[in-house]
Amino acid sequence: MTNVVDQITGHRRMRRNRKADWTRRLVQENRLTVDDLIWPVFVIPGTNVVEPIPSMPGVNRMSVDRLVEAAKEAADLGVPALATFPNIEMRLRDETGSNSLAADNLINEATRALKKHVPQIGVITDVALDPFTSHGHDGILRGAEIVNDETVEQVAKAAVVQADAGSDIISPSEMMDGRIGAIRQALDAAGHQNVGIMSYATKFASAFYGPYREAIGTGGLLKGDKKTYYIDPANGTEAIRDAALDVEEGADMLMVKPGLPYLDICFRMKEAFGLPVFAYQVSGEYAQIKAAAMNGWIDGDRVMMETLLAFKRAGCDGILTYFAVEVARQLSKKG
Ligand SMILES: NCc1[nH]cc(CCC(=O)O)c1CC(=O)O
Repeated sequence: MTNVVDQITGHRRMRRNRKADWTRRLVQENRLTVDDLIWPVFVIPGTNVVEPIPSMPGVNRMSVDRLVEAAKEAADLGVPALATFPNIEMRLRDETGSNSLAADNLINEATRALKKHVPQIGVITDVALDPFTSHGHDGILRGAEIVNDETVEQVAKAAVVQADAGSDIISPSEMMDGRIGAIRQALDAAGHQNVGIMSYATKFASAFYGPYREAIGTGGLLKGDKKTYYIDPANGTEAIRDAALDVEEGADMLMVKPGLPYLDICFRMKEAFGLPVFAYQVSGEYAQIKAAAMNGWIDGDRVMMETLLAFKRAGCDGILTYFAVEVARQLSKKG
């Protein structure tokens, strides 16, 4: 006599492998390690300044000296790299984002200090113009248009200035056409053959960036939206075509942004190109988890770990996450 479940399952039982902690550990397909983490950080002018960001509890803007200290801790925990974002003084912001080309601007100052004091941690810098423009757009605004080619020329120059300061990986997030090829050419012409490019290959026109804009002070400045250059959240195939151009133009690594709502894109990018793929768990994703956890509605630590593991399952090689140091601390405790 076989019971009814055996008749239905034909004696195949999925729960056998789930029966104990040790079986679950044996069959676990994906793991999150400290090597998967890139830590995005916000830099402000001054010394000994640490400013909390209200919509991102636990995340601070830091002056360069304090950033160096924080980077030391991250490096000691084994975090491979940082991605730096500057909150530029308002008086330095203008229509064309000209401060992006200054060798001694805040972002380059941070890179120099990091490379000098914490050389073991990778420094990834963005060349988008939004921290430097008076209108908060990622490119140069002429009339009502974010002009493509002029912006590309400028971000390619900014990439060289950032590489001169010691940046290890240039990460362009402004989604102009042709930027990856132009940046590669400019870097090579300046002798920076070893500086890599992590393309924000698929960056969507998302509502999840709100807290970031507060963090770098562009929230109140931005006129209109970024829909003429970021990808429509409705479009997956277009995103893959956009990434394909970046691959042809010489990107070394690809990024998907935001993260969790776009896991299908992560999966498709990994399948399509086989290049290293990173997801950016953006400010709004972080804020959601923190806010719900602070209300006692979810277990914040477990949700944090689950989201990061989901990126690995979707095929990502790593994740840019504001949780990086928190996660690294927890992973190191587990040994
Ligand atoms: N170049 C813009 C830029 N660089 C980083 C983020 C978002 C990061 C985040 O939300 O965590 C954005 C998006 C935007 O403001 O439109």
